Amino acid sequence: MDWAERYRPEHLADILGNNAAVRQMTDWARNWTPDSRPLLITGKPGIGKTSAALALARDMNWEVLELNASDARTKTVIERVAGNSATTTSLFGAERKLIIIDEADNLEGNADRGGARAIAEILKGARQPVILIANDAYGVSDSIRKLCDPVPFRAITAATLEKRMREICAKEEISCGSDALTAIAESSAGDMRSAVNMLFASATGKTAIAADDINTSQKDERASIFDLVAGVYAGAPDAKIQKLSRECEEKPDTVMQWIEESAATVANPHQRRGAYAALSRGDIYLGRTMRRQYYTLWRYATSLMTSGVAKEFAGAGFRPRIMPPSRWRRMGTAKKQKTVRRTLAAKLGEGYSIPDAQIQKIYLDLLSRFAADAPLAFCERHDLDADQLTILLHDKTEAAAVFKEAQKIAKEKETKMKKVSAAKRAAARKAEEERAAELERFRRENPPVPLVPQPEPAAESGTETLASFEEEKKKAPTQATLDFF
Ligand SMILES: Nc1ncnc2c1ncn2[C@@H]1O[C@H](COP(=O)(O)OP(=O)(O)OP(=O)(O)O)[C@@H](O)[C@H]1O
Repeated sequence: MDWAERYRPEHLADILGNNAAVRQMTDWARNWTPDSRPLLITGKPGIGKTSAALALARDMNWEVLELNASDARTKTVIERVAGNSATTTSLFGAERKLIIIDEADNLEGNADRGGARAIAEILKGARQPVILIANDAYGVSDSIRKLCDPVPFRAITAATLEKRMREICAKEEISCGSDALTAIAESSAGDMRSAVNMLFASATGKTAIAADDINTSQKDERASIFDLVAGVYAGAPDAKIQKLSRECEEKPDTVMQWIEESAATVANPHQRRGAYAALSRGDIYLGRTMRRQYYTLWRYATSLMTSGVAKEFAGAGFRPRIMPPSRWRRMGTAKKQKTVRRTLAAKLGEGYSIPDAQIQKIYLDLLSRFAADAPLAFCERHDLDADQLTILLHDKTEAAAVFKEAQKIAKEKETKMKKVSAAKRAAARKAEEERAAELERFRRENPPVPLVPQPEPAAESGTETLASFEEEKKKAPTQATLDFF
């Protein structure tokens, strides 16, 4: 096991730095009710976001369900896994189940509006605590961000990094010079995972580490697209831009879309024109790369779109608003439209016993007219939602109003049914109580007849005594036997 994993903090008290954030998490967990808002933990990689969420669950004795937003992309999977878990009780008897959704900023990046929407729905209806984790708050869709309480995590100070590494060295019985630890702490830039990994790589096969042994190749250099775009618009020097661009894992066409998105926010028209000119030249090279399948050209495309744009901002850079490309949002909308049409066809197909494909190809116009004639009845009959109704009515506002009315009627019906069944239950309970009272009264008025024959009352027999009655009783079986024969 690598040291980063071996020395993952188990309890919140073991998380180094970020004291305010840790306190906020503890308070949230202690006072958690189903009405509490989810937490959105943000911060750069390797500073303890995931560890803090896991440690919190351990401290609270909560079960954990970890989801990776980018793995479980489809709406269905996210809804099935987190939706159910969010509302069901624990299998193993722990009081709560903490749902951790990692990479929450990756949903928009994957143009997965369905996923973002599904998560927003889960957050609204969640009956269990939820923590979302993201590197950049801006990457998280607005609908999700609005529902959460932000918990920003900051980079860890070099002194804290050094302290932690010293503890690890003591446990691993390795001696490590202060200069070596300082060198690691400095090149880790506040990233604890990176520092621990570097220490591990440097210490492998040794019992002592000096500054010369430091192996910085293990540094977790995951420069994000945010660093690159920020560097470009800050007008960073060529060498830095090239370095960020090499470290960034996005493909050149994706990088281009990100840079282009921020170009629109450049206030100075000369700089804006220059940025678009560089981007368009980069685009030409991207096109050539694809047409000729000659990937050497990629590097020219990348240089033009990054260093080319950065040149416009040299000495006059600014911090742009970095946003995911809007075309992803548009693609997401188109994808959503398709899904709505498909689900509409499925509902109508079922209602009219016609294959879904034929509904889409042939009958949609005709059914639109039916819907326009009696929108409310149509909506109720086929159990449509506002999006599906919009396709039939071609009017979003009207569709929303009809859907709202249908929901109101459905709710009234449900309330009425609940009242009726409550009344029925009460009547049944009352009848049962009356039956029980009747039975009790009957029992009281008709006590059970004793099995043993009773003596004649003394007043009536006059001369008979209890002794003579006992005598009779003893004889009785004999007589019965004799009678029998
Ligand atoms: N604050 C911290 N205190 C102690 N150890 C830490 C801390 N932050 C990170 N570490 C170490 O780094 C490792 C990775 O931390 P963690 O997975 O929590 O980072 P993260 O912020 O969630 O990163 P990412 O965004 O990449 O998922 C841990 O296993 C632990 O060894």
